Amino acid sequence: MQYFPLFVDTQALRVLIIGAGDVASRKLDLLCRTEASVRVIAIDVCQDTLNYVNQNRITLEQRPVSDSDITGYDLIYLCTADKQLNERLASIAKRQGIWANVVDNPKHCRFITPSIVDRGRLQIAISTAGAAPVYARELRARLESWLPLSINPLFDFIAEHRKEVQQRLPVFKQRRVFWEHFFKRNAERFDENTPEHYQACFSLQTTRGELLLIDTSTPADLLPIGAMPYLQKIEVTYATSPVPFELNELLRRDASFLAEFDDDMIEQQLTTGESCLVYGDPAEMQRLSEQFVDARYLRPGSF
Ligand SMILES: C[C@@]1(CC(=O)O)c2cc3[nH]c(cc4nc(cc5[nH]c(cc(n2)[C@H]1CCC(=O)O)[C@@](C)(CC(=O)O)[C@@H]5CCC(=O)O)C(CC(=O)O)=C4CCC(=O)O)c(CCC(=O)O)c3CC(=O)O
Ligand SMILES: NC(=O)C1=CN([C@@H]2O[C@H](COP(=O)(O)OP(=O)(O)OC[C@H]3O[C@@H](n4cnc5c(N)ncnc54)[C@H](O)[C@@H]3O)[C@@H](O)[C@H]2O)C=CC1
Repeated sequence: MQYFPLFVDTQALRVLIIGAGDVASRKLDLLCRTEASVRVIAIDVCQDTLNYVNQNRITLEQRPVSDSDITGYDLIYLCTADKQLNERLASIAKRQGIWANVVDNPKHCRFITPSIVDRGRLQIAISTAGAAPVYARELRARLESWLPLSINPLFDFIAEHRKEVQQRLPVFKQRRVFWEHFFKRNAERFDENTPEHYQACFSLQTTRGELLLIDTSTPADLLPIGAMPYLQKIEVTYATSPVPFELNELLRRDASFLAEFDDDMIEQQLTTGESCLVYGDPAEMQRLSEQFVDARYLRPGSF
C-alpha cells in the first residue's frame, strides 16, 4: 500500500491552488465542499473559479506565482500545465514541510486526490494509486447509483442517536450487536420506518437468545459454576462431537439435539429468543466466538 487513505479534518486547513484551468477547477470543486480556507493564484482564470470568488468561498490572486508564495499552507495543489514550474514549487513545498499535489506528476505528489462519493457523513474515497483515474471515476459512478440518496439523512439520524445507544446499552458487545441488527433491518435507506426499526432493535437486544460455546477439551466438571443457569436455558444443542454424559446431565431434559447446522440456523434461533449451545472442537468454537459477538465461550475460569 504505497498510498494510505485517511480523512483530514478541514476546519482550519489552509489550502493553496496554483493554476485555475480545468484540472485545478476539479480539485476546487471538491475542496469547496469542505471547511478549508482556499486561496488560488493563477494567470488565466476559468469561469468556475470566478464563481467561487463571487460567492466569497475562495480568495483569488490573478498573477504569476512566485517562490515566496509557497509558505504558510497545509496543502498545495500545483495545477499549471508547466511541468518544470510544478516540480520546482513542489520541492520548495517539501522543504517547508507542506504537503504538495502535482497534478501532472504522481512522483512528486506527497498525496494524491481520490475519486470521492460524497454523501454527507458517509465519504467513500477511491484510488488506483494513479494507475487508472478513469476507472476510479467509473467505480464512483456505480457506487453513486447504488447508494440511495436518503443515506445522508440516515447517517445524520444515526449520529444523533449514537449517545442514546451508548447510554441504554452499557456493554460494548451489546452496542455492536445492536448496530448490526439495525443495519440488517433498516438497510441503507432513511424513511418513516427508520425510527421504528431503531426502537425495535432495543427490544430485540433484550429478547435475543444466549449462545453458549463449549469445546471438547473442557470437561464438564471444570465448567465455571456461573455457567449453570445459562446451561439450564438451552433449548437447542448443536454438536459436531458426541456430548459427554456429564455435560448432558447439566442440560434440560427437553433440549433438542442437532448434529447438522450452519451459522444461519444458529442466528435464526437466537433471533427468535431461543438459547443454543454449540459443542465441538476448539478451532470451530473459536471461529464461532468471533462470528457471534454476543456468544459466551465457556472455558475453565471464564466467569
Ligand atoms: C495521481 C493523480 C494525482 C492527483 O491529481 O491527485 C492523477 C494524475 C493524473 N491524472 C491524469 C489524467 C486524468 N485524470 C482524470 C480524472 C481524475 N484524476 C483524479 C486523480 C488523480 N489523477 C490522482 C490519482 C488518483 C488515483 O489513484 O486513481 C481524480 C480521481 C480526482 C480529481 O482529479 O479530482 C479524477 C476522477 C474524479 C472523478 O470523476 O471521480 C482523467 C479523466 C477525466 O478527466 O475525466 C484523466 C484523463 C485520462 C487519463 O489520462 O487517465 C494524468 C495524465 C495527464 C496527462 O496525460 O497530461 C495524471 C498524471 C499522471 O498520471 O502522470
Ligand atoms: N491530475 C489530473 O487529474 C490531471 C492532470 N492533467 C494535467 O494537469 C495540468 C493542467 O491541466 P489544465 O488544467 O487542463 O491546464 P490549463 O492550461 O487549462 O490551466 C493551467 C493553469 O495554470 C495557470 N498558470 C500557468 N503558469 C502559471 C504561472 N507561472 N503562475 C500562475 N499560474 C500559472 C494558468 O493561468 C491556468 O490557469 C496539465 O499538465 C495536464 O497534463 C490533466 C488531466 C487530469
